[in-house]
Amino acid sequence: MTDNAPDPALLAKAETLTEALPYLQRYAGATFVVKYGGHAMGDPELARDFAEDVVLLQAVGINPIVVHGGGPQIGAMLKRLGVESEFVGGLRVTDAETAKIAEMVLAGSINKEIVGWIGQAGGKGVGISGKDAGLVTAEKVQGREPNPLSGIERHVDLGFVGEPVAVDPSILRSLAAQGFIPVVAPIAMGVDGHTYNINADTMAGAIAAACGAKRFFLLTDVAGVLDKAGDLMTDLDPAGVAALQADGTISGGMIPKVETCVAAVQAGVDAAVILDGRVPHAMLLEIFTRRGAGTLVHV
Ligand SMILES: Nc1ncnc2c1ncn2[C@@H]1O[C@H](COP(=O)(O)OP(=O)(O)O)[C@@H](O)[C@H]1O
Ligand SMILES: CC(=O)N[C@@H](CCC(=O)OP(=O)(O)O)C(=O)O
Repeated sequence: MTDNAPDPALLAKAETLTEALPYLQRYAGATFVVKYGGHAMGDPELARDFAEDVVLLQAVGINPIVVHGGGPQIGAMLKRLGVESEFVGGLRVTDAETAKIAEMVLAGSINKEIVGWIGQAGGKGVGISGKDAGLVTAEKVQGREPNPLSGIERHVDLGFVGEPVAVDPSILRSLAAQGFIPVVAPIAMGVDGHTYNINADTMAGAIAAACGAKRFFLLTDVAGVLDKAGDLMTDLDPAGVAALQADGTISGGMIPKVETCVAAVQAGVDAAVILDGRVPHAMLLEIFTRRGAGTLVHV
């Protein structure tokens, strides 16, 4: 090596940046919605990586919007308070007391924790819930569960579980225009004036659609959608998703994920990706390199 030959490690860094160039050009000015799941939040190191990735997105001209979950954390608080809880079709049955606790955990501690991580990474996060500035208005979900004996769906009252029926993204646009990163908790006001607990995937998909997001990422604790043999499915369209739901390959928390991905891409989001949040910098690898991972849902 001559004296002026660059250090190979530095050269590799420069090559990484040039590899990212076409993606940087493609996404400048675009809105990306990132759903950060409660299971992906467990490890503080990974949480710091996640916050750095979000701040980096903003630094390269993308408008990131974070929508977070917190199912395991709500579960832990309910347990501490001695309140029973059950899930039907991936949704938590939510009575009035559970709705209060869910709001406290989601819009309180978790929301502010994420805002704190973003701050530590040098960004300006602003934590809100769907209630703020009328961002999301919800209606009660009509829960259904198939009866394994008859195969006939039975009606289940999920209580204060809502689905977004109107999204007013103006607060998100204002925050982004001022250089703030919105961090949204999945709680919303109902048209009936009650507080509704919304599955975070569903909330994120509705926001992605309303904002005309180019990309919608769901960070979770699995590699993506797995087939019956446990292998990763890298590519799915709405018909493929319907087939996996019909044959029972997709269950529990994966149900709202794939449903919200399909709704988002059908509403004009270019692509939705279910990603493994346990992999450091999973989102950056997906966006800026040719080594994307996870399950891509597209029309
Ligand atoms: N076909 C499938 N592929 C991958 N995960 C699945 C599938 N069917 C059900 N799941 C479950 O969905 C879970 C992810 O949903 P969830 O626990 O709600 O995560 P999060 O808290 O990130 O929203 C996985 O950990 C897995 O147990
Ligand atoms: C109605 C409903 O199920 N709401 C969810 C909201 C949090 C959530 O979705 O968190 P994850 O993304 O971590 O699963 C709940 O109460 O657990």
